[in-house]
Amino acid sequence: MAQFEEVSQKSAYGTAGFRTNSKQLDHVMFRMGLLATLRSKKTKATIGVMVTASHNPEEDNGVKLVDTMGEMVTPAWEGYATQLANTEQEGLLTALKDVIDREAISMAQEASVFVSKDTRPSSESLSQAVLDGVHALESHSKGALTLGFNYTLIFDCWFELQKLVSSYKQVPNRTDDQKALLVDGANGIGALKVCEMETYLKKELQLSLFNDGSSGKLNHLCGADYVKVQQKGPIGVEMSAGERCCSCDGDADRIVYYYCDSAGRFHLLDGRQDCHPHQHIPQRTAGLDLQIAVVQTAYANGSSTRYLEDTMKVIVRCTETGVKHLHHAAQEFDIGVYFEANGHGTVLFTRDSNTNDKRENAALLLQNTVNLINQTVGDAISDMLLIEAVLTIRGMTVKQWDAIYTDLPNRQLKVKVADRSVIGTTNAERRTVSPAGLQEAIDSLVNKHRQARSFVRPSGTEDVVRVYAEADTQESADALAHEVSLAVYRIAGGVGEEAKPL
Ligand SMILES: CC(=O)N[C@H]1[C@@H](OP(=O)(O)O)O[C@H](CO)[C@@H](O)[C@@H]1O
Ligand SMILES: [Mg+2]
Repeated sequence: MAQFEEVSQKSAYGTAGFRTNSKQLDHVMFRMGLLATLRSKKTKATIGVMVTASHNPEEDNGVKLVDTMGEMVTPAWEGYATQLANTEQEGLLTALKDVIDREAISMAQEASVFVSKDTRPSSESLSQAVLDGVHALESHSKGALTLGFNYTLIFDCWFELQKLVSSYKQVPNRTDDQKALLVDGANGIGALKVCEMETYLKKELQLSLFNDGSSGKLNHLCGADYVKVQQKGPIGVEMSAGERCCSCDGDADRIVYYYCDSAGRFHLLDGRQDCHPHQHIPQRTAGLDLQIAVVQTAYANGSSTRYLEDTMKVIVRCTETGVKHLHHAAQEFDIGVYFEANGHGTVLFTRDSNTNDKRENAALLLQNTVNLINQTVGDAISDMLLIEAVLTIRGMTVKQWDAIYTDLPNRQLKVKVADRSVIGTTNAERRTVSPAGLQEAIDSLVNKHRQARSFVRPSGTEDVVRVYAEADTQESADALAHEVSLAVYRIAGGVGEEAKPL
C-alpha cells in the first residue's frame, strides 16, 4: 500500500467519488475497501465499490461507493470517505474508530462487498487494493471481484442482461431499414456487454460494434465524452446519412446518440433523452393517474426545458450536477425521468406499477418499460435499449427525434484557478455567491446577448472551473462563454494564460 505522505494534494469525494492519476490512488482504494466493509456491517447488506475513472483518459482512475440499492452513498458517508482518504497513516485507526462509534457499527456483523472494475490497466491492482482493505477488516468477508456493468455490479450481471434482452423482445418489430444501430463501445466495458447482447438480439436489432477494445485505447478519440465535447463522430465509425449511431463512455453509464444528415452535417442528440422516454411514458400511463417529473441540471439545453414545460406540460426540476443529486430528486415522484445533458440517467418508478388499476393495458405496458430500465442510477446499455424501444413504438427515425425541438447553441469552457473552492454556488449551481462581484459580472455579460444564459461552477471531477453559456447564435454563445471565462479568471484567481476568444 502506498504511503499517504506520497500524496501532496488533498483528495475530496467529488461528483462521482475520487478521481485522479492512477498512480496516486493506491492508499485511497485500500481505505475505500475499509469503509465499504463498515458500510456493509452498518446496513447488513452488500455494498459495491466501483474502480473506474469513466470518461477520463486511460492513465486516470477513480473509485466510487455504491450503496445497498445501487445508489450513491449519503453525504455523511462521503464525508467519512474524504476523511479516511486524507488521514495520515498513523491516524488511520483513530479515524476508523471514529466512524464505527458515530455510526454505532457492530464489528461482529458479517460484511459483503462487491468490487467492480473497468478495463483500464491500472484497475487490476487498484481493485486488489480495495479487496485488501476489505480483508484487513474482515478475514471471512465476502469480498468478490467482477468486471463492471456499471451500477448493476451488486446484482448478477448475466441475469440483468437477460432481463433487458427479454423485455426488449416484447417491443413490436420495427421495419428492416430501421433495425441497424452503430455502437461505439469506447474500448471499454460497454463494448464487452454489447458483444454479449448482440447474439441474443440479432432478429430485433442489428448492432454493429466499433471501438470494441481489441486494439484502441479507452476513450481515445471515441466514447460519449469525446463525441459530446468535440461535436463529431468517433474514430473508426463510418456513418451513412440518417443512420442511428450511439456512443457510451468508459464505464458504460452514459450514452449519446447522433447521426449525419445527407449534407454530411453532424447532429448530436444530447439532452434528447429527457424528452424521449418521457414522450412515451405519458401515453403509457394514460388513465393511471401518476405524477411524472423530469429532473435536469443547469447544463440542460434551455430549449429542452421549454419543450418539456410548454409542450409536454410536465413538472421540471433542476438540481446540482451529479447523478446522486438527480436521483434523489427523481425519487419524489411516481415516475421520475432524469438525465444529465451528457447522457447519464434513467427513469425511476417509485409507485408500484403492478397497480390494482383496472386499466390493465396501460399498466402492462408500463411494467414492460420498468423491466427495460436499470433504475439504480442508469446505465448506457439499458438506456440504449429503452431509446430503441421508444423509437420503434413511436415509429420515429433519428431525424424525427432530433426535430422535436431545436437546441440553443451553447459552449462549455474550463478555467484554471488557484483554488476552485473559492467559487460558491446556490440555486442548483445556477448562481454564484462567491467571490464577491462574480455573479454581477456574469449578469451584465448575459444581458448583452439574446436568449442568453450562463453559469459557472467548480468541477467535482477535475481541477477546473466550468463555464457554460447558451444564446441565440453559436457566435453569441461562444463570445459569452469567453467573456464569462475572463470574468472568472480575473475575479476568482485565474492561473496560467488568459483564455483567447474562440
Ligand atoms: C458538465 C459535466 O458534464 N459534468 C460531469 C462531470 O462532473 P463535474 O463535477 O462537472 O466535473 O462528471 C460527472 C461524473 O461523471 C458527471 O456526473 C457530470 O455530469
Ligand atoms: Mg461514466
